[in-house]
Amino acid sequence: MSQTQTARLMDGVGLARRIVEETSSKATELARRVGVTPCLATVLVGEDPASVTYVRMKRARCAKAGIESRLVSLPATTTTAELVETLQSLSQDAGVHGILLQHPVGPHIDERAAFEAIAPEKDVDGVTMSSFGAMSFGLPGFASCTPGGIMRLLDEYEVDLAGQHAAVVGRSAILGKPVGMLLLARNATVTYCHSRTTDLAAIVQEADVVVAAVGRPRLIRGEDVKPGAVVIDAGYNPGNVGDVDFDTARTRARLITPVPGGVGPMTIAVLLAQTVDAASIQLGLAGR
Ligand SMILES: Nc1nc2c(c(=O)[nH]1)N[C@@H](CN(C=O)c1ccc(C(=O)N[C@@H](CCC(=O)O)C(=O)O)cc1)CN2
Repeated sequence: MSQTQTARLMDGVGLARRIVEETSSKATELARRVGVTPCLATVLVGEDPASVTYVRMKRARCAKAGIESRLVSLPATTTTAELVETLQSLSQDAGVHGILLQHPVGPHIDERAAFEAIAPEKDVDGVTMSSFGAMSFGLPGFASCTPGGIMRLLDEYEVDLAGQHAAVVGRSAILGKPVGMLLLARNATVTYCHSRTTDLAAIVQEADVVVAAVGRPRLIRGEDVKPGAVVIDAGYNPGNVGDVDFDTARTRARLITPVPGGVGPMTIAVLLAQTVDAASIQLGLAGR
């Protein structure tokens, strides 16, 4: 590909819409067969404006897809013990099929302890160690939603990952680490980059696939994108700006996700799909 060609956009909105339509049909079928509406419980601690927006978006899309959504809003002063108790109680509630703890929680909370209080069969957000382990070994379980959405996008655009060098920029528990494991499972050669990586640009320049997942606006510059690379921007920053400098990166990449309209909508679509799958499994209508 010449260096001035414009990359094809990977349309997360269209693919997410199709996944949600499919999910909605499955939810309707479940209600028809056993009279149960799949239910997602969302736990929000505090009132971080971005988190409030994401939770609102998730609930609105649940409503459209025929999924019941239960919101548990807790004050910012909630302790780890109180949060763990809430998540354990939702885990034991037969009327709840999926549980989501909106990330991030306040710094005084042990987020890992909280995530581990979610029963693995209800971990539709794929945040527990059990889900991470199962996903890493290719065993049944729920993937972390954004990584799962990224893989669906790569499949949709027929990106063959075998033997490709993938640079994952970011190592968070819900995004960077799991997406690297999913790419590895597809036989990509994965390099994790992070705040201590000494020469990020040099690694990105060698990468056939770049996944930017660090939350630093426009960190990845077009000049560092290998001509013909696939660029996935999974960064969430204020003002709907991604981690990739889109305008310059698109002149070198073969495929690129826009922000907004790329990875974000896929995150919610995968969450909804996994909630309905969890309900089907818990009701004995599907295997894991
Ligand atoms: N428990 C979790 N917490 C967080 C996750 C997660 O997957 N699980 N991901 C992110 C934020 N997030 C969902 O929570 C999220 C962010 C953005 C979008 C999205 O669709 N963005 C749109 C633009 C939105 C707008 O117009 O305002 C887009 O990119 O097109 C969905 C989900 C952190 N926390």
